[in-house]
Amino acid sequence: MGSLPKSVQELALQGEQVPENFLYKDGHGGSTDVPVMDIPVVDIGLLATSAQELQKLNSALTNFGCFQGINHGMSLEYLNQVREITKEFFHLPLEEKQKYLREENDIEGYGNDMVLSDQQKIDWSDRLYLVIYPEDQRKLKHWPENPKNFRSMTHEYSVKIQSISQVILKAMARSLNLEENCFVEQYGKRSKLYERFTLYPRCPRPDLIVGCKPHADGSAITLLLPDKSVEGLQILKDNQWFKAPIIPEALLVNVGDQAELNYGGGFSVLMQISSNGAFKSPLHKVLTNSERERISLAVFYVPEPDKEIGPFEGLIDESRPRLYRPVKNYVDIYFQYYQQGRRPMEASKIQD
Ligand SMILES: O=C(O)CCC(=O)C(=O)O
Ligand SMILES: [Fe+2]
Repeated sequence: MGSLPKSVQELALQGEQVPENFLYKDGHGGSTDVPVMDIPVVDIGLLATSAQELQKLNSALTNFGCFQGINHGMSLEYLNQVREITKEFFHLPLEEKQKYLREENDIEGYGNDMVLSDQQKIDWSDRLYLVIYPEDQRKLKHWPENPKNFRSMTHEYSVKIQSISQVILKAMARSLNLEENCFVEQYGKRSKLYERFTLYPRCPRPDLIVGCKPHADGSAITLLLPDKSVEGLQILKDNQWFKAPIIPEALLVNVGDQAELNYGGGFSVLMQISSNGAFKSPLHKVLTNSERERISLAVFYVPEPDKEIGPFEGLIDESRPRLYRPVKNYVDIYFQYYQQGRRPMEASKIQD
């Protein structure tokens, strides 16, 4: 594996000898001394029946671009089991994990941050990235056979997350007075679900090194299972960074953008386009920590690549003019823009 970069877990064992391309000079790694964000808590079980809960969802996505979803049907005990199996995988010997190694220009598999340019900073994290749906696109060679229950857990968790994502997408549509299936239909029957397991090892210089660089996710929505006790996620609002508080039993749901600087989905721009800017796609990042490692599990719901994504007519009128042109193959657009150092969202924005 000579040409492959070392895993961050290996680098973490080398103390302060961190390669240059991880370092944000001048203390720009970020500060933990920021206020806590009061992210609205939404009861997912009530979305189908309560107008008040639907209003809460709408206001969370309009003002924050994210919410903490509780009462989603998975117990804390179950979520902790999922977290434990994820941790067990990352604690396997390196040779074992390398069986699932991603190829240099592929996002799927085990590895660290994808390097797309010489100027790019590299994230202090190791990842396992899997396509879950459509089921016929699963590449089992990247699915760990060890720990023993990893595959069954991943399958079971995805079935649950898939159904929760449908409930949320329908509620989002209804909260905008749209037909409830409109997002689901626009994103297509063969929309994709990516799962990203991430380990952020302890880091020798949290002041100079970032776990996950500022980005907005390339998904329509992202459902994030954060670490149950280690903080690190920060979200930008009104040009100010805030800490995301931990609610161990909640899924943090956010609206995506394809401006992800790494790859993959997240707090999402496509939903910003479909909703004609009503729902915001927040920038977020993950800081590192010298005391404790952190894990998270993000599921990105990404539209079918060939589907044209544009604002719904029902959201356009004289007071709310069309803000975005329809886009297709957003992932490709993302990469072109990325190379030019621009935000891919610009491709769709109508200039004023
Ligand atoms: O680890 C986290 O809390 C967030 C990770 C993230 O933003 C992503 O995977 O897109
Ligand atoms: Fe993200």
